[in-house]
Amino acid sequence: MNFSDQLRQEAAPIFDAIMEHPFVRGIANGDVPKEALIHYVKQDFEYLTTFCRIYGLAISKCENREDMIFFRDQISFVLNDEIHPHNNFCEVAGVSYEDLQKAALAPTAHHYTRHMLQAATTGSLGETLAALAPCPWTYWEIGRNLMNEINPTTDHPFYDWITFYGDKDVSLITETFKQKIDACAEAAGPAERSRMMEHFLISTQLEHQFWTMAFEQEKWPVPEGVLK
Ligand SMILES: Cc1ncc(CN)c(N)n1
Repeated sequence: MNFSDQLRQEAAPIFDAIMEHPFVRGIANGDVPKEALIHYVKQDFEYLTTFCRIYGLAISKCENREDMIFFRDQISFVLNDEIHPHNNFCEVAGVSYEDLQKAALAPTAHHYTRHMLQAATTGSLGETLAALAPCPWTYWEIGRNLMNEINPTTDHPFYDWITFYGDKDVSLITETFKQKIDACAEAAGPAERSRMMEHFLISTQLEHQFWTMAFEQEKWPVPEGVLK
């Protein structure tokens, strides 16, 4: 079995729980509380900014130009394309995207970004890929499953979001992540493979927790100063 298949197998209960998450079910039903959409976009804007920085760290670990081009293209995808699903949430919530930028990271978003930064700062390219992969992988599965389940028409409030993540572009990004993870795992020893597994599982857990953070509008226990 490929290492990426082993990752998916170990993480299966977390993937299943993400599909059943009330925020994700709300996307399917076209009914997510406005406050949850706003909190999500505020946090995700900052999360994705950090994601681009981590792609920069990943580039510094690449040993060939093909890998560098992949990460460069992913930075462009985040900066130029992933604004569309954010805009969809903003339109449904009736707020301006610009007004939701520059928020302080809530505890879960802080934890998740620091987890990935730690993997990318101290680990190999394989460890970095394993920590980053649940980001495209879980969204691709949500998009694909919702396309199959409800096959939304243009009058569905989250048509743009679902069709964006259920599209072949996100499928291809996920497939490329898997191939690169498999190549790194083949060259890695057991200790590195074990770290890759741990990074992947923690990031998948934090994907689930990120939906909860937005749904419950998680804040710091004493939200003062720059942490408001
Ligand atoms: C937290 C999170 N995870 C994944 C994605 C999809 N790239 C996202 N926008 N935000």
